[in-house]
Formats: sequence, structure tokens, C-alpha cells
Amino acid sequence: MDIITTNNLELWYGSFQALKGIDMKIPEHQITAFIGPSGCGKSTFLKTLNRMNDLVPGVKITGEILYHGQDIYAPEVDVTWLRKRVGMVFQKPNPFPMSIYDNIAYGPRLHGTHSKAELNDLVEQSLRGAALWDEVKDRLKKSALGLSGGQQQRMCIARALSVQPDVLLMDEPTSALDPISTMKIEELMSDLKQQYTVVIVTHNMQQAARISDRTAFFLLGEMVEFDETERMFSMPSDKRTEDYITGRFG
Ligand SMILES: Nc1ncnc2c1ncn2[C@@H]1O[C@H](COP(=O)(O)OP(=O)(O)OP(=O)(O)O)[C@@H](O)[C@H]1O
Repeated sequence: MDIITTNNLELWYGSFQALKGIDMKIPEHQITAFIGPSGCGKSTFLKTLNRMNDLVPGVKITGEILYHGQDIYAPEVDVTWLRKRVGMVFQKPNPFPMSIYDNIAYGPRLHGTHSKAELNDLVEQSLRGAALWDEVKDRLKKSALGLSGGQQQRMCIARALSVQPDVLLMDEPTSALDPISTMKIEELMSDLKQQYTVVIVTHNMQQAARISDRTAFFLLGEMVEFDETERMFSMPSDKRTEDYITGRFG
């Protein structure tokens, strides 16, 4: 089943068109990767999926994005609700300057959960979900800034999980991490797809090939090709995809 569908999605920053006629169906419980050269619109497209671009001055979006069949740009849609359901993890880990516990409890508290028992439970479940619980269970009250970069990124994933999303958008989540932390996050993503749908922007083609089920190749604001990852990397159907994945440009 498809969890997100876009129909003829177009986006302009002022007079510059960053996305052109994107039609995509993102399947549930899979990892979908976006690849393509710098500036081709991968992050812009990712951010439209939970309306993170709304606040950019001069932005104009046309076309349609359906989440569980509902148009997310319809006037009745509560953007806070949308961002709970479609969570986001950024390139650089961005822990809040507070304890690990408070980082994770932040979202649930904001959304009205104040029972100590419930919060304890959510914090534990979220940290377990992000494969971090065993490493931090004895230091929950310590500052999150004391964690390593890789731990901070898994904590940011736990923070996204704490408000019970069903889609996780990840914008180059490992590009600031060392190889071992990267491997841990890649393993984690494979676990996460059992319960969530994961969409990841990556600069690293090997990473897309290793972890994703489907890959979309972007070029100059267009989605050139979208297919099962294995097929895309072995038998791309568009010459431009082939040139990119064989390193002839980009
Ligand atoms: N806030 C903005 N205002 C104006 N132009 C923007 C803005 N954000 C992005 N752009 C432009 O839109 C195009 C797509 O940018 P985007 O960041 O989506 O590309 P990307 O494929 O994610 O690139 P990278 O891999 O370098 O992160 C680029 O030409 C970029 O300069």
C-alpha cells in the first residue's frame, strides 16, 4: 500500500522552479531513497512531504500530496498533527540543551502528556526503538550534549519516534557521522521499517543501494526515474540515471 502519493507536484522559490511535475507513490513499510547531484531538489521534495517549506518566504507549491489519501495542503489540515505523523530527522544531530530524558519527553509534553508513568514509558520505548536504550538508560538525566555524534543522531531519531509518527523523513542523516555510527543508523533503519515508513535523502549511492527498497533519481528538479533499488542500480531505464550511477557526472 502507498502511504504518500504526489501528483504533479511543483515548487517555486520566487521565480526559480525547484520541483517539476513530480508524481510519486511512496510504499508503506519500505525505505525509499532520494539520490541525485547537489541542488537537484531532493531536500526540497522531502520537506514538502511534511510541509516544512511552508515558512520559506516566496515559496509557491502546486499539485497535490496525499497522505493516507488526504491532501496535506487542504485548509483543514492541522500542520502540527501532520508533523507528528510525518516526523523529520536532520543532517546534523540537533539535541536540545537539556537532559536525554527531557529531549525525548519534549514532544509528548508539548502535545499534552504529563503523567510521569506514561512519559517514562514513552521515553523508554522511543530510546529502544532508536537502538539507544542500553547505552543511555543509566544517564537519562544527564545532558544530551554529552553524547557522541552518532548517539545524538539516534537520540534525535528517538525524539521523532516519541510522538508516534508513521513516516520518518531523514535528510542525509549520516553525512555528519563516522563509519561505525553510520553503520548503526543503517542497521537501525532496517529495523524501523517494520513499524514505520522511512524516506531518506542521501548523497551516498552505496548507502542507497545498501539500505533502500526503492530509489528515486532527481536531476534539475525533475524526478527522472523511480524504481526498485536493485533494478535501478543494475538496469536503469534512463540514460541520465545510468550516467549518474556509473559516475559519469554529478
Ligand atoms: N530557501 C530557498 N530559497 C531559494 N532557493 C532555494 C532555497 N532552498 C533551496 N533552494 C534552491 O533549490 C534548489 C534545490 O535545492 P535542494 O536543497 O532541494 O537540493 P538538494 O538536491 O537537496 O541539494 P543538496 O544535495 O546539495 O542538499 C537549489 O538550486 C537550491 O539553491
